[in-house]
Amino acid sequence: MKEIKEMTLDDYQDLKEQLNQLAYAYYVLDKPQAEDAVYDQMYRQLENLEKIHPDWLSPDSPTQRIGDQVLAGFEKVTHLEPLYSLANAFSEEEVVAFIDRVQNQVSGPLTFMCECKIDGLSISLRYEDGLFVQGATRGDGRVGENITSNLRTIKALPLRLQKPVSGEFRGEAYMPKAVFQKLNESRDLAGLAPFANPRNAAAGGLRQINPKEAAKRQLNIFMYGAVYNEDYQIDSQAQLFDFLQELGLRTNPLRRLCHNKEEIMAYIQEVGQKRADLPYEIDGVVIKVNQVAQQSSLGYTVKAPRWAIAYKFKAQVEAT
Ligand SMILES: NC(=O)c1cc2c(N)ncc(C(N)=O)c2s1
Repeated sequence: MKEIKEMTLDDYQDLKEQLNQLAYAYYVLDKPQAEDAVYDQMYRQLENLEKIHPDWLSPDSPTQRIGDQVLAGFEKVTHLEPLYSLANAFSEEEVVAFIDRVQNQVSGPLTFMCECKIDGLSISLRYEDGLFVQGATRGDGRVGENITSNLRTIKALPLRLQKPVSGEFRGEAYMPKAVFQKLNESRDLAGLAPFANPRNAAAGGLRQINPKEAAKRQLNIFMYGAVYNEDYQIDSQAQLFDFLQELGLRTNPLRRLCHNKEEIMAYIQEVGQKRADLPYEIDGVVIKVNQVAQQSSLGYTVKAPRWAIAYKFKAQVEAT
């Protein structure tokens, strides 16, 4: 490794890229590629370089995740396209009714992408030429709040995509169960009331006006949607997940392409059994018509797609 003073702008870019790649492997793929001590040493080197050459600093540097600007409040943001909500099903019969209704309305073979319904907060991330430029809460579906500085603190959120793509991507921000556990223990020690559930703690985290406080909530994300544009050439929800992963966005692996009612019911049963042991809270399963052309032909009601439904699990009784 060169002496700091001899390092060039190219060396800086390489070091920054290496650190972003290590963070991607660790936080997005859950596959650490280097010891923490190695990462920390490289990170300190990047910080020193940025101190010597402040003009080299770029917004996708990992040192730029936690800003020191405390916001006065949150600006309103109008989403490129509304974030829809989901119709709910509370019984398997209602799921069957959804499948039958869809079956009667679309032509051609019908497959469904089944996904975990993460018990967090819907977010919308905007990237321009690959650079993360804005993140917002769902709000009323059309207008949300600008929480960019808080979302930047989420380590799994890429500050630059692996491809120079511009667009808006949707997902869920959530607090992992283990983080929730530790947070409530420390609140208890500090004589503070515990959070009722990880969703509330995550909501509080995203609404911090000081990003340093938001960072302490150690939130995570699962991405599952996008505002489509034809450049992406995506024909199905399955292909969307491939695309999101290609871009370096974190997706939930517990999803399954189902070809009929039996497979959908089997998925619901399996996820129901795994639920208590998942490292994140879920409150159901989202069943989506997989083909985008069929989604378009089914369209939307006033507030929800006709091509998807959320099957809700019974509220989980916390093991005391
Ligand atoms: N409100 C919505 O449209 C959604 C909400 C959620 C959620 N909380 N978790 C996962 C998904 C998903 N995999 O699509 C969706 S979609």
